[in-house]
Amino acid sequence: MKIGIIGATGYGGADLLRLLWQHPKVSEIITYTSSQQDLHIHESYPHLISIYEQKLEELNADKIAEDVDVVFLATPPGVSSELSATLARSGAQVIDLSGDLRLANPAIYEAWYKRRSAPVELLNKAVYGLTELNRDQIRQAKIISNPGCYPTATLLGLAPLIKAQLVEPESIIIDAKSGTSGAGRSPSLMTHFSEMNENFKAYQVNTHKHVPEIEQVLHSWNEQIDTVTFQPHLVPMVRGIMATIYAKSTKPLTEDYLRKLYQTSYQEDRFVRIRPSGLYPATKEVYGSNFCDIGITYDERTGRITIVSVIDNVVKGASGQAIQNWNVMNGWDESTGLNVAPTYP
Ligand SMILES: NC(=O)C1=CN([C@@H]2O[C@H](COP(=O)(O)OP(=O)(O)OC[C@H]3O[C@@H](n4cnc5c(N)ncnc54)[C@H](OP(=O)(O)O)[C@@H]3O)[C@@H](O)[C@H]2O)C=CC1
Ligand SMILES: CC(=O)N[C@@H](CCC(=O)OP(=O)(O)O)C(=O)O
Repeated sequence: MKIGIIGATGYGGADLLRLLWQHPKVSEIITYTSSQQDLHIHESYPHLISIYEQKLEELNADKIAEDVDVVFLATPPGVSSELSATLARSGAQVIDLSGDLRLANPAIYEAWYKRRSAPVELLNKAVYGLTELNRDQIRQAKIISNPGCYPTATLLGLAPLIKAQLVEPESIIIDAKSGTSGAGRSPSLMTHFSEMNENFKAYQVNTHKHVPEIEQVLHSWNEQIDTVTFQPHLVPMVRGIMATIYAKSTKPLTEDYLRKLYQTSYQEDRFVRIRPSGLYPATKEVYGSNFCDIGITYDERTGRITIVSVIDNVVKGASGQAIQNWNVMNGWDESTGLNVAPTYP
């Protein structure tokens, strides 16, 4: 298939290029830019020399739609709400890595993103691509809205518990930490080396745009869940997200029961790995890979469950899950092109 990547010069786009290099269904990749038409992709990313050396192409949605079979959008908010309808009209598959098409209710999008929502008709066509939980819909989809990085770690960490109605609906607290690549390639005060190195900070307290995304999905699994507390932090590393999740159980449990629930829930899922008792995953253990690793325990003293869920934000949180969804859309083995072991140390 011919692939188009819009936003190829960003971190999500670069990681799509890395992973698609060894995807057997790819015949050609066209990389588009909105601002760097004079550049070749390897001039922006020297690590791609001799792998990809094509010129960046001008962004023109009508033309892109004619030229490729699938378009990945790894672009800032506002871009895919403008382009996706035109792209999809042509018959191309569309996979959006941004948050533009994730929230079903335009008013909620506008309240949290502080910008205009995509039209409702487009939102209705987009399928939420949390692959492990939504395969049947993804198989039928033409437009995928790829989940956010924090929601991916959080929702995979919570799904078995919520579906089994094992947590008090008002009790969920998600304490999450991310590396700086989550903020994209453009430098900012927040990710500036001197600001971030040897530092650890909370940001967007109670206002992060992933709050409504997490709540929307949890509510669809259990109507009693309306709100969660979600708090992101920035830590001085490049890749990785850890979501440590706390919730009060609805009844006394054992850790053994919980572990069996998770193992059974994810037994068919190549990319979710459950840690044995007493072991909790670290971000380095999924670095560069499409895995989501989960550790779980139960505190009999407090009646609380603790879940530790880690992903590589750029892979399972963006490019890897996007390719996983593309595989499912086309009926290919879900792990095609994604059998990359974590880089360690
Ligand atoms: N980084 C991460 O870990 C994750 C990111 N995401 C989401 O994926 C998307 C991409 O993220 P990321 O790669 O980190 O971001 P970057 O900032 O690194 O890259 C975004 C790219 O979008 C392109 N772009 C900017 N403005 C426009 C425009 N108006 N029209 C078309 N293209 C434009 C730019 O390329 P050019 O100027 O060449 O056009 C740029 O290279 C974002 O929505 C982000 O929130 C989701 C999950 C995880
Ligand atoms: C460290 C850092 O800044 N992380 C980003 C994660 C963004 C992301 O994944 O955003 P989308 O929902 O647009 O896909 C943030 O908190 O905004």
